[in-house]
Amino acid sequence: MTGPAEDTKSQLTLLSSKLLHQHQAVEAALNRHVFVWKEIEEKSQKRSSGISKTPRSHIVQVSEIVGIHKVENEDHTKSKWDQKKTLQFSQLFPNAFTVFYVKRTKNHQWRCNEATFSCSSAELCEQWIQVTREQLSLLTNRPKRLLVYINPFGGKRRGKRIYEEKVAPVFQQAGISADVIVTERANHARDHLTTEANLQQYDGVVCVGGDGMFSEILHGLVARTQNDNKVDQNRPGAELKPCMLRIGIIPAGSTDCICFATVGTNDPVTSALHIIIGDSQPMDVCSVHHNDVFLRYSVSLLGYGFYGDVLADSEKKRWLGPARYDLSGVKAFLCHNYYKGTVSFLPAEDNLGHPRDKMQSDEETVICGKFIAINAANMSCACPRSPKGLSPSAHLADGTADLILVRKCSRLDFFRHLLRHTNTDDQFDHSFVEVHRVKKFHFEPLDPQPLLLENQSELPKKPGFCPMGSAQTTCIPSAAHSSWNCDGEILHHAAIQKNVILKNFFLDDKDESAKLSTDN
Ligand SMILES: CCCCCCCCCCCCC/C=C/[C@@H](O)[C@H](COP(=O)(O)O)NC(=O)CCCCC
Ligand SMILES: Nc1ncnc2c1ncn2[C@@H]1O[C@H](COP(=O)(O)OP(=O)(O)O)[C@@H](O)[C@H]1O
Ligand SMILES: [Ca+2]
Repeated sequence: MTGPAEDTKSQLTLLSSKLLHQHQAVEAALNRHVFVWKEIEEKSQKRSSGISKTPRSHIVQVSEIVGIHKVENEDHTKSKWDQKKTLQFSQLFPNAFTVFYVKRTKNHQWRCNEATFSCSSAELCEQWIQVTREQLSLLTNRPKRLLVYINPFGGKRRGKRIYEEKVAPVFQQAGISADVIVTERANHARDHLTTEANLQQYDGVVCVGGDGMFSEILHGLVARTQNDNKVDQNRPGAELKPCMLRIGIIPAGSTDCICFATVGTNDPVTSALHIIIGDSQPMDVCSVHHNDVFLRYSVSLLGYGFYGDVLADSEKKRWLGPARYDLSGVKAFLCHNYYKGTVSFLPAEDNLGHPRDKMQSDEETVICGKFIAINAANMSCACPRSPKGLSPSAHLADGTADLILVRKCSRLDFFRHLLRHTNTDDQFDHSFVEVHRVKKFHFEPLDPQPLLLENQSELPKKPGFCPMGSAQTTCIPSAAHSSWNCDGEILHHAAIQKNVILKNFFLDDKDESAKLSTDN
């Protein structure tokens, strides 16, 4: 909150002068919050044309200024054609500066716009640059030094190019320095963060990849913070220490649901701009355990049955890129497997804003049945395939997850349910679907699962073990158990407990960078 004195101070004009913008005289002014420029209608112009036009004015929030730079004779970052234009311009107007700023376009997409102004003297030009930079340096939530991890094999394998062509140039305009590591193997980023990286030199970590890559970085940062503070994250009930670094996501994976659900779009430039201006968005992180042994953290979807089967099959088709999910999705749909088991959960106390829960109490609720899918959504899980997500009203950072139970139903009914994820119809409005807002849940398959070895990548295929379901004879042979899809990574332990443990994990506002707050 600011008082009247503070308000007046913040509205004080820091700099104001007559400048030239696009061959038009403008009155430009800067205060602590905004940079404005307004066309000046010259009297002679008005008289000669006889028409009085309303002078146009522009306003840019200081918090959304990416950077300000002098127009130089040479700019090697530009194309040959642009370099020639810049040279001509700087010869005509030697004392010019360019302001780069955020421009909101449609569908939550942001672009970096630029406006160039010519000054009457070199001193005035320097003054504009210096005063504006001083204001930007007061914005303490902005990162200056970033550690960037690129997964070169995520999504369509374009991570490196996306970073170099779309992100690095905007970071440079913002004066951000970045140390870039292109990963060489799975878990490279996680291990580097856990044991090697000198985190003190950075203001944030950037992940270029999909949800799997985000998950690696999250695991690395959480593990490193616990190690540094001598906390054993594997100890049941361990009180975790919050991480001091935020994570920014540049979407370059296959689903990128963590980015889409928080920013509203999967667009690398939009994400880069959110990171630059220091946006942050808290989010929940759940811990997943098997027999009280910690397995993984989850931030988006933890899904058993349908989404577990889709993922397990899709991993064999990685060469197809993101299209692997479509093929495996059709396959899992045709298989129409269901799994018997018991789900127990602790409902969230505050049920405000929840669309369908009827029976809420503080006691544990137990549901036995045959399930096609058991999905726990920590966030909406919106993505381009499902723009409103698995659970459209799931909240970010409220310490709860939405538990969606899809019971055994006909193929046609399941198809109707799936289809509703792609349109505006309510996907929960089916007799075989229920949704609960929960603080924790537990799943126990009906038949005990054979003992799994650590890091086992394939389920043991026992003769006579086949999925229950109408298509079992024509379907891929698998086990009576599905596996868990944990943010796109496979967990083979069927029985799990999940706790929403860390309440305030930050991801950039309507978007990306993440950190743990001190009050989880
Ligand atoms: C008849 C039309 C049916 C269309 C059904 C669409 C339903 C889509 C729901 C999507 C939920 C996505 C939840 C996101 C999970 C991601 O964390 C995970 C990993 O992401 P990434 O590492 O970036 O690849 N993605 C998936 O598990 C893919 C699920 C695709 C299911 C078709
Ligand atoms: N250099 C690498 N080589 C192989 N796998 C990697 C590499 N870097 C990261 N990974 C792993 O790739 C997997 C998929 O990454 P992700 O970014 O989620 O892409 P996608 O969205 O396409 O699944 C993750 O499990 C991650 O740990
Ligand atoms: Ca993945």
